[in-house]
Order: sequence, then structure tokens, then C-alpha cells
Amino acid sequence: MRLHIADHPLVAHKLTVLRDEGTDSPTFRRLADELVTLLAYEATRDVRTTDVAIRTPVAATTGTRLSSPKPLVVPILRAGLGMLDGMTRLLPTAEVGFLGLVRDEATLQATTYADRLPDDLSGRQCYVLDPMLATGGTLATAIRYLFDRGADDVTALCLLAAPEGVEALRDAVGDDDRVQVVTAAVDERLDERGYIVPGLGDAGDRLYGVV
Ligand SMILES: O=P(O)(O)OC[C@H]1O[C@H](OP(=O)(O)OP(=O)(O)O)[C@H](O)[C@@H]1O
Ligand SMILES: O=c1cc[nH]c(=O)[nH]1
Ligand SMILES: [Mg+2]
Repeated sequence: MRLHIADHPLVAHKLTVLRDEGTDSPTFRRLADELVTLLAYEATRDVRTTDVAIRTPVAATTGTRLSSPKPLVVPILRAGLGMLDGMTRLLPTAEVGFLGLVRDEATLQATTYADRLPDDLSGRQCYVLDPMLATGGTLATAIRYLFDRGADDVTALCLLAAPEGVEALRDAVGDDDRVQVVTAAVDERLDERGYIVPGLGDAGDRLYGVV
């Protein structure tokens, strides 16, 4: 598994406002959207492209366009939805599949409650959107789903990760280079409730309200 931590002052600035408990929901949504666009720039570095012949007003030249089949973007409901617009702004031709997972706050086990993905993902590059990589259970389940359906590679975009979650994911996927995690930061640790410290709290609640 490859891990990329976006190291950029704009990312650090936006993340700081996102973490602040005084940041209201509309601002949180806007910043999550902006941050994912910055992460998407790094996350799509290996997106497949094809050469294409074009003419500029001056000369003939060879350009680049995204290859087929189209990339698949998979937001993990609920909180991953807050990253979808920012991602599709950069990848407007991508298709979108949905996975709904919720973590039991007592056992920290993730269960799947929604699956609207194509059955066959052979040849597809997949981009999973989930703001929080905490224990890693949710992301490990999502990645397994995608590979079980034949995905070629899976890149996860996370706003924040815990070291424990990164290690757990490494244990789950091993040295499989087809898996990449791109995150704005790896924080200090998980607390006893499985929350990222210092983190930003419950991403879904901050985006959409407490359930
Ligand atoms: O790494 P893990 O320990 O599995 O935890 C991370 C998951 O927890 C949160 O989802 P939550 O279960 O709160 O659902 P929500 O997005 O609907 O709020 C978060 O959005 C991740 O999906
Ligand atoms: O810190 C955390 C951990 C899991 N899920 C969240 O939304 N936040
Ligand atoms: Mg939540």
C-alpha cells in the first residue's frame, strides 16, 4: 500500500479551519469540498491517459485525454458525500458508485447498508472518498468490495488518518501497490472511543447534523 500525505500550506490552512470546533456546517462543507480538490490533484497522478491528436490554432500536436473505461468515484455514505462534488469537479467524466457503511460506535465494526456499484469493475480505476480513516475497518471493507468486483486499482482520498488505521489497512492489503491512500494529514492517535486525535470530530455529523 502506498501512502501520500499532502504537504502544502493551503491544505494545512484549510484543515486547521475544518478542525476548529467553532466552524459551522456551511463552512465545513465548503472547506471539505475545497480540500478534496487539492487532494484529488495528487490522487489522480496515475490516472490512465491516452494520447490524442489535436490542432491548435497554430499547429498540429499531441495532447492527452483520460482513457476508457472511465474512472469510478465511490463516496462512502454518509460523510464521503461531502467530498463528491470536489472530486467530480476535477474528474467530470468519472462515473459514481455508492457504498453505505456505518461504524458501530460500541464495537467499532463497520457494516454495509447500501451498495450501488457496477457488478463488474474489471479494468476500472476506483477513487474512494471517505474523510476519516480511523480504525481502518470501513476503508478495508470498501476496498475489498471493489477488488472482489475486479477493480484494477483503488485510491482512497481521506481528509484525516490515524496511524492505527493506516497500519490496520497495511495489514489488510499487505504490500499491494494497487492500493493508495492520499490524505491531508496523519494525526497523533485514536482515543478510547475510536476517534482521531486531535481530529475534527464526527465528520458526518459536522457535515450533515447529528444522527
Ligand atoms: O476507520 P473507521 O474506524 O471504520 O471509521 C471511519 C468511518 O467512520 C465515519 O463514518 P460513520 O460510521 O460515522 O458514518 P457516517 O459517515 O454516516 O457518519 C467516517 O465517515 C468513516 O466512514
Ligand atoms: O474521528 C473520527 C473517527 C471516525 N469517524 C469520524 O467521523 N471521526
Ligand atoms: Mg459519523
